[in-house]
Amino acid sequence: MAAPIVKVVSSEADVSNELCNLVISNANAAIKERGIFTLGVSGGSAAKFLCNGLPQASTDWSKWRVFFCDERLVPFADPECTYTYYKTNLISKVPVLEEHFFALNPALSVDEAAVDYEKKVRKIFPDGIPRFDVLSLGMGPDGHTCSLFPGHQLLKETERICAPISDSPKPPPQRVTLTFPVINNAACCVFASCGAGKADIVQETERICAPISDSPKPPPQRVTLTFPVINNAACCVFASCGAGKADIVQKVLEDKSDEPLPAARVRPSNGEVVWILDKPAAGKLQSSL
Ligand SMILES: O=C(O)[C@H](O)[C@@H](O)[C@H](O)[C@H](O)COP(=O)(O)O
Repeated sequence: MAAPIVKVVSSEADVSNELCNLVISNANAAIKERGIFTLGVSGGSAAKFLCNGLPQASTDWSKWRVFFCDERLVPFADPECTYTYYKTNLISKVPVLEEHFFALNPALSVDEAAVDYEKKVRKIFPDGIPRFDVLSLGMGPDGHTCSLFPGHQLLKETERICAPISDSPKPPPQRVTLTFPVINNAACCVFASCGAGKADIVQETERICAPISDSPKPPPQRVTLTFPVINNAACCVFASCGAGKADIVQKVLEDKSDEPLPAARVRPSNGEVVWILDKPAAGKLQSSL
């Protein structure tokens, strides 16, 4: 896999413009070459960027087929519904057919919704592992991407292309997510991250203290020592009690494999990974271009 491409830009507006320009140029190249463009979109700030910038695109929207890299299993009327965010802020503004944005069926259970969503993906990718032209990914301050969270069993999924999760540490708890076999078969995975709160996770090597502003464990705003400091200590001592900790203690003590963060596992075998960062999120990272 080629080394990640890192683009460091000055502002959040620049991150948004760079992300949209990449999506549009990949879309028009795919449409010219194969007559179709397949895109996976995420929630969070990536949704804001794409909905701000894509309505101005010069493209054949009839050739776009858009899926969700992950989606929350909530009613369409719920403000947490990523599909509804895109429907209000993008689909309603461009000449794309609503049925070409493939939504979850919120009336199903999370397990049924994952099976149903996989059938929708199969309408566009009938055989083999789906290969999306672009997956627009976000990264949480804990290093999660899609709804693939650090230490979660789903990181090891190798068969399913869509999987349910019902214990997401980032609310809401029930979601459906693409899995790594699909993510790592994409032609282009692009992360767009802003804000100092991401710098530590993006770099994860340089800083000794880092801010976090949306901790999945309340309260949201914290400052933390980072692993370069923790792993340089003469002695680290954990004190944990209760059966509820047994599984995770065993997992931590017995699992010696090097467990890269979910976002660090995005390594398409035949594709590129692009990181578009504003300066606060990049920390000391430089553009690789
Ligand atoms: O629906 C979701 O929750 C998102 O898909 C999620 O994976 C998001 O991309 C990250 O949490 C980063 O979100 P921010 O970019 O807003 O921090």
